[in-house]
Amino acid sequence: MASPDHAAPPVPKGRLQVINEAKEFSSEIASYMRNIWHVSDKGFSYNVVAVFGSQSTGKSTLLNRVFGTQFSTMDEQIRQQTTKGIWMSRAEGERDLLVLDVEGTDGREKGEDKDFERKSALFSLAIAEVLIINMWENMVGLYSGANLGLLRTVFEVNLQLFQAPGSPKTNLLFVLRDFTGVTPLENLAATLRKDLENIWEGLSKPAGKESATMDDFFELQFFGIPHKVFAAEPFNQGCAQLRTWFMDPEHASYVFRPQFHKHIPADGFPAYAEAIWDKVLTNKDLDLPSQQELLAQFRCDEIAREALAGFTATVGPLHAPLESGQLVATLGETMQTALHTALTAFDKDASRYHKPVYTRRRADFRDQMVDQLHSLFTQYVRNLHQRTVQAFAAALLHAAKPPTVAHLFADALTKARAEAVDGWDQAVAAAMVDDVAWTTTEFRAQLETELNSITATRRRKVIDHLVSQLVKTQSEAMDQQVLAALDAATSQSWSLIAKAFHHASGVLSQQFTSQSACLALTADEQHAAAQQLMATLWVHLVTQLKWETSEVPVGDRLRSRFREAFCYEGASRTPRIWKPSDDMETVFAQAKQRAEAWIVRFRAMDFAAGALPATLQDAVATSEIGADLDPDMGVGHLVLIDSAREKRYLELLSLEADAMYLNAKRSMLPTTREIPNWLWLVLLALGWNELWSVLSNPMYFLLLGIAGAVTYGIYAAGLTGPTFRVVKAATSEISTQITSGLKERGVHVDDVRKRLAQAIHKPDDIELHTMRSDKPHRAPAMTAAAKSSSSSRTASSSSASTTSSSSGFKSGVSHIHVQQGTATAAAPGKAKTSPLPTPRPLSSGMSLDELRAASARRKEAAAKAKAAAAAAGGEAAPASGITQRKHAATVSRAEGLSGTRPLNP
Ligand SMILES: Nc1nc2c(ncn2[C@@H]2O[C@H](COP(=O)(O)OP(=O)(O)OP(=O)(O)O)[C@@H](O)[C@H]2O)c(=O)[nH]1
Repeated sequence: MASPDHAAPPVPKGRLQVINEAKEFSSEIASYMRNIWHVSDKGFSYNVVAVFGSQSTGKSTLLNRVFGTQFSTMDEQIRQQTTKGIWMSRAEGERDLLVLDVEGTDGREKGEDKDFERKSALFSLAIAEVLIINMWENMVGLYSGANLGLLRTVFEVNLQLFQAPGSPKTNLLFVLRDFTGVTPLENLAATLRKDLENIWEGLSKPAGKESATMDDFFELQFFGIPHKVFAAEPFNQGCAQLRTWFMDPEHASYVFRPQFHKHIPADGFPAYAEAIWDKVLTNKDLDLPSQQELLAQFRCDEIAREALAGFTATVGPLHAPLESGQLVATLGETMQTALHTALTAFDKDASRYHKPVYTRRRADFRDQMVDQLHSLFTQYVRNLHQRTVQAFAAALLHAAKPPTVAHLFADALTKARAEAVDGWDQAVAAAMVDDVAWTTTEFRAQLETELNSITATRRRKVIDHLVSQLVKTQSEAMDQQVLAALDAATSQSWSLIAKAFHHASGVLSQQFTSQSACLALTADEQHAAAQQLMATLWVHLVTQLKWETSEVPVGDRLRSRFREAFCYEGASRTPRIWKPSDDMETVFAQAKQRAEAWIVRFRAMDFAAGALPATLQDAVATSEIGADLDPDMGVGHLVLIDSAREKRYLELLSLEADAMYLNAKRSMLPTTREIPNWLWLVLLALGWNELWSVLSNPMYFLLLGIAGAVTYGIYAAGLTGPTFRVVKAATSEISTQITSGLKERGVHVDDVRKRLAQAIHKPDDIELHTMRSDKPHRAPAMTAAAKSSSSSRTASSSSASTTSSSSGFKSGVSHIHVQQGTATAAAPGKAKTSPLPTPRPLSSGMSLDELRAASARRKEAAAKAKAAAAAAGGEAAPASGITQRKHAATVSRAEGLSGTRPLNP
């Protein structure tokens, strides 16, 4: 039981038991180095010295005197082992010097247990630059007393485990205690050197180190120091002198020369020392460089983790805005700064470790950070891609909006493309980090692909618009030729229509090529546009034909064709005046047949084989407009008038033709009713005396002959009209003179007329009077009827829903009703519903001169129409204003062909 007087003193703060009696390594060494000895941040600017020697040979005393440490020293009275395990402390003074006080060898307490001696000696030899071998002077020459046997073992294991080519040497400093000076130090040193060399020679060297000498691994220094008690002052002086060997780098015997440094950074020393001790304990076959690599790996990992924390703190906040689709303007600069800062911090601490490990770990650390940055960069490029594509699409959408012009779209496309690509390149370059190999080729290719896709879509719309506009504005010539062919209705009509389509297709193709040159179309786009152009033109033609074969235009045409044959003389084109001797039934049948022939010719397409372009079928089948095409619009023998409609058309034609026939018949009735044959007999009977007196009287007979001759002369000279007008003028003048004469005599004209009317009460005169008084009303009615006819097709084309109810045929029936009413009583109001003026019968009150004047005007119009038709290559068009009105209606309808108006009227 320990006496209180002999209780162990408290451990001074400045020393630490690194390895205890149980051979356990202290976990506090790092803390001592950092907080007490303040050595951790000194890098390579520190040194390590250890002491080795027999127990109670004054090792601790020497260390305390030389380095100012506070290691425990033996109590003089007890005389037992004081140092157990291995202790460490920092030397006093400015130099960062770590001092290891190692348990003494040959201790009585340990007996024959040499294990700890060898391990502690091996440990000291591995980590210290200078190993002090403490021994009495009188031990020199004594193998056992000088612990040379122990040194032999230590050298052997050290050579086997830790020494490799290039390893730092260890300085063995022999301190000879109680040095008297009787034997010169040099002699003692020579004896020790010789003993050590003998030991070295006797070592069993590992493979590859057979020829190695002791000087390859050790250097030897010797120092003698007098007796501590008997030569106290020289002892103190010796300690001070020895201190200069450790503290003064300029001293000739300075012990910490560079070749002894272990190249272990101060902050890695605890881990290094622990690893060495662990290897010593387990006696593993490791060498010092491998240990350095392990240490470097360990420390570099620690340093990298610290640097990475700072790096993450800088770049971490960039994730949120980038993932939300934002473009961080300072991304490149921020990433560059974060990477540089982290690498600088890593280099500062890690570059002192094993170079290959440091270099390799630095590369790994940089790759780790660059990978994080690349993730941010990739997100940034995605956001940039999206923004760029959106801006490009918006710019093109505006430029491609109809009405647009191809060259303006081309200019906008060039500008938007340059802005998109250049802006993308600049933004990507700004987000790059120096010395990284991030490739953007794939991103750039994706951008190009998407821009091309958008360009193709927008350009297609521009092409569609250009095609539509060209067909709308440039197909007028074809429209007129088609109308002329329909009006002519000859065997060449379908050939003329095909020819007109051919020609228009060629012209439009040339115009499209010219106007689309600025769009730089690809071969595929050009082919598709050509198909679209032809298909659109075909749809335009089919739509026109369908309209022209619908009820209203067909009604007009049939009525016109019938009227021309029935109401007008064949070659002269003058209005026909029916006489009782005329064969009205035959003319009626021929006129009706002529009208019906039109339906037969145009009830279905009848293009000859090869008449249409060879590519038309394919164009309609493959083009975009063809895909949406009504099946009826296909190329082939398309039925324009089906059997049901044909039947209805013919019925309506019959109705109207019959009405015209009755009207014509009615126009002949007054002629036959004015002078019946029996009246001639009555007149002959009643006037026989007068006739006989004239015939028997030469003078009368002569006068009668002269009057007949004059009448015949007037008739033969065609002066009937002027003669009538002269007579009429003369009559009018006489009437005026009589009226004025009566007025002068105070007689009112109306009274005279009333009396005359009462006196001469004849129905025909009353009817004549009524019709004449109706003339001022009928003329406007005819004008209105003409206007109504002129506009009827336009109105019908703009209001397809009313077509059936206000068809041309029904209008014609209404007109017939007016004609009938006109024959008996004036009905100007109803006359406004007639689509076209029809010739009025003589009984309607129109004079022969007026009819001839109207005939002259119609002839003139017919001549013009014929000339136009002849110019179009067909038969003369009908001599009326119908063609012009049809054209107006068709133009109006053609404007609706671009899509806003149903194709099937
Ligand atoms: N003769 C002589 N005795 C000394 C000298 N220096 C110290 N001593 C004495 O030797 C004894 C042991 O001293 P320590 O310093 O404890 O020796 P040690 O080698 O550290 O002992 P352990 O640590 O136990 O191995 C003490 O009584 C000292 O007074 C010296 O130079 N000469």
